[in-house]
Amino acid sequence: MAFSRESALDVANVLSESLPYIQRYAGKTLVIKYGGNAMTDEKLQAGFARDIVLMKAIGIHPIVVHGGGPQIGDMLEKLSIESKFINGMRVTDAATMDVVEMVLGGQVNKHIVNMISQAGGKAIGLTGKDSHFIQAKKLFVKHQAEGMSAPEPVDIGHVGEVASIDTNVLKVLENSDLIPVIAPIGVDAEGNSYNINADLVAGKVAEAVGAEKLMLLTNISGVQDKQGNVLTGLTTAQVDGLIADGTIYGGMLPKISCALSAVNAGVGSAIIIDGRVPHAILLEILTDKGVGTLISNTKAAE
Ligand SMILES: Nc1ncnc2c1ncn2[C@@H]1O[C@H](COP(=O)(O)OP(=O)(O)O)[C@@H](O)[C@H]1O
Ligand SMILES: CC(=O)N[C@@H](CCC(=O)OP(=O)(O)O)C(=O)O
Repeated sequence: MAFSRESALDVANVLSESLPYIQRYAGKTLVIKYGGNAMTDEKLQAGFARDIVLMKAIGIHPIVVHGGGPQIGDMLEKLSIESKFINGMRVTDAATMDVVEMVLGGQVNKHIVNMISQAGGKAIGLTGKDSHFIQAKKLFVKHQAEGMSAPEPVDIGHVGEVASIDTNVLKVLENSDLIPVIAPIGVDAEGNSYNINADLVAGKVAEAVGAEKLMLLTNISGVQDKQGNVLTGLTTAQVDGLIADGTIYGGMLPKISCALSAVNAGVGSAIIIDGRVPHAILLEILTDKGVGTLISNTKAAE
């Protein structure tokens, strides 16, 4: 790209101003959750891949965890299998699990790996089955159906939560020029596959590697109040209230709960940002113009 002398100077100024931010994050691990709803636009995907490559080039260690809910939904529809969610979790029978594994581990994961390669980086795609690094256990969601006096645990099939993360493989990659791209599929000791919400995997990966920051890219400008205003900062107590009165529901529930759990377990900060904004990641880490909802460590704040 050819710049005029003035605009070249602007570029140089911007780069110079980002120095303190680069120094702050160089050598640190950042976990980026790339939501299925934020990755539907080709141009944005290319920008995302480029931002990840840039992070690695300036000495940050990015770990990408991706979703793919809409992509799974599309494939299920093609196969005439019904999609059903309870508390933001997909009800996953054996046939749905096969589709989840195919779409997340095959299609979506390799697409992101390919985009990063196109941007000049070296990505390596993993599911939790690789080196069995995401150990999962069955998740029962608490749900209050009509007529029930209190929420009860519901069996939603092959849906898991993270039991443990083996960080060995991630450490090997951190010390190389490879960027891990993780599909949220877990496995138990018997080799059974589990469909895990990608936010939950991102949060647990961030906790396990002691990440400096957890960034959750989604398809909305942040957590909003009932009037649609973005809540720029939230603590546990505020979140409890917003869930109780129904302001936070559906797909935002696992996002909020993994962000809270991560910061309370020592992750430096967790932020929910709008993945529809071009270069959302760079705006957040290399400028003071990042916007979204910052989830703070309430233990430290109290
Ligand atoms: N209080 C809230 N503020 C913003 N979004 C919310 C809120 N409560 C629920 N949501 C829903 O959560 C969605 C984000 O979750 P989801 O669709 O699962 O995203 P992703 O695919 O990025 O994981 C938003 O698009 C919105 O519909
Ligand atoms: C149990 C469960 O709900 N798993 C998710 C996994 C993908 C995901 O989390 O994708 P997004 O981040 O794009 O929503 C699902 O089947 O849709």
